[in-house]
Amino acid sequence: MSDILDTILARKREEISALRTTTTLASLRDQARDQDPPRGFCAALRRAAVHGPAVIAEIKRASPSKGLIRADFDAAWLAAEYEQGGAACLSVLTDRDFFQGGDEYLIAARAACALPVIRKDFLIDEIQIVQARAIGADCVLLIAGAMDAAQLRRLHDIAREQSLDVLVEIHDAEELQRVIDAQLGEGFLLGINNRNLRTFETRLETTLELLDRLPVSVEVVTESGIAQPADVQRMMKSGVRRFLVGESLMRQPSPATALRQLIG
Ligand SMILES: O=P(O)(O)OC[C@@H](O)[C@@H](O)c1c[nH]c2ccccc12
Repeated sequence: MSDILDTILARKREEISALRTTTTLASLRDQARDQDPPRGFCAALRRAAVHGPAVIAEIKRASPSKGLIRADFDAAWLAAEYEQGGAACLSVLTDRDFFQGGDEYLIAARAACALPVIRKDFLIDEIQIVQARAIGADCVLLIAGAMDAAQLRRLHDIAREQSLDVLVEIHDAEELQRVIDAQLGEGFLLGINNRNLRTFETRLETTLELLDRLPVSVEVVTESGIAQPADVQRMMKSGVRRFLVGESLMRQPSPATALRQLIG
């Protein structure tokens, strides 16, 4: 059965073929080398988590499950708002066809603030990882559900070679096992997506139920469906201090005010 994740991944394979006709891996490597060094995504989250909830605030214009989320969309302005509101890091959707994002938004957002930025996209090929660094990303997302353990390990290692931090995303125990099998060592962030990318069902219990099964040292980010201070408090009580939040901030006139209220 084909679902949205399969549809997106099929489109990504087309995008990757198209990318290879317009540029080369060698040229992207050169561009990556010319970038400012990464800003330290994991480190910024870790510093913020010492004092309270550490938030990766997401610049997300639209999504397959919600359609258009914010009509007045200015990535640079949103980045500055999130920084003022106390975000530790930014996430920028660069996928065009399903999230109405783009690389230009990542570039504009990063230029408008001092925060580290993750490229939020469906990355399944080396060329996309190198391209992420070439446009200035500090971190990349790797979705465990989109690949097997060997590929996860390969793409993780390529990202580390590019000095990128890595957020590995899972949403169930099977995907967690895949991450364990990939033997990524230390230093990656483990995102638990409360939204099932195949059905769109969103349950905060997804994070809480997987906590017991995690290796103790891992740095967990709870992702999706965080909308209220009570959601943040509930996670903090269970020891989860890192959050990825998009929609509930993007829908507010002032994302800065909304973020301050969310984290108290
Ligand atoms: O808008 P929300 O419910 O706060 O969720 C943000 C983020 O977790 C979500 O956008 C996300 C999590 N994993 C992804 C993978 C691809 C695209 C998007 C995502």
